[in-house]
Amino acid sequence: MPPPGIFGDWELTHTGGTSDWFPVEETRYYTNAFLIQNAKILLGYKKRGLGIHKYNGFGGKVEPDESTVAAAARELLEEAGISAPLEHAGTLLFVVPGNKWAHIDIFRAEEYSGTIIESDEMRPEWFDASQIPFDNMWDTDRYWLPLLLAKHPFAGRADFEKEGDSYILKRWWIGKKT
Ligand SMILES: Nc1[nH]c(=O)nc2c1ncn2[C@H]1C[C@H](O)[C@@H](COP(=O)(O)OP(=O)(O)OP(=O)(O)O)O1
Repeated sequence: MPPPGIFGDWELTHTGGTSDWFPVEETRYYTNAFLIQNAKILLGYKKRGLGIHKYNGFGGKVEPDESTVAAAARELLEEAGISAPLEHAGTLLFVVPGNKWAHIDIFRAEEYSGTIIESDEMRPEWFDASQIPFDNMWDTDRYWLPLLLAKHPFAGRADFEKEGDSYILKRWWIGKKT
């Protein structure tokens, strides 16, 4: 059974951890976008804020009155300087006790227009799809990024606890569309 906050029919692919799922909080919406081309994936090295020094897709908060896909396109342009025909790939619930739940809609694209640039927030870098730097990414990305690469819709939840400046993964659940 999927954890609280994940709705619909999903087939479990990965789960683990021992703590209870953390309690319900208000939800805030975010986006995350990945570009895939010629068996390579474009990631950004985050230069500031939450997730600093990790590689990630490009994204951020959905503004009031903005659609999720419009937010994803805006963030991709702001953080990497490019536009792309984004397709929804999956959703991830990122939970830290005491914070709003982050509901992240994750997008993918295989083409783009414009020139990739470094922004104040992100330093873009292409990686071979077989050499994704999972050890330097959020801990559950290793479970769902292969589904994103395979174009298989997915949903997941990752509960972390903040210890000092680190986020420690406590419990996770990832499923793919049945
Ligand atoms: N790939 C990922 N895997 C994961 O497990 N959690 C992620 C994630 N990318 C982002 N998160 C979490 C961390 C954070 O709580 C939330 C939003 O992170 P972002 O880096 O997108 O947001 P920002 O705070 O930088 O937003 P903006 O200031 O609007 O750019 O989602």
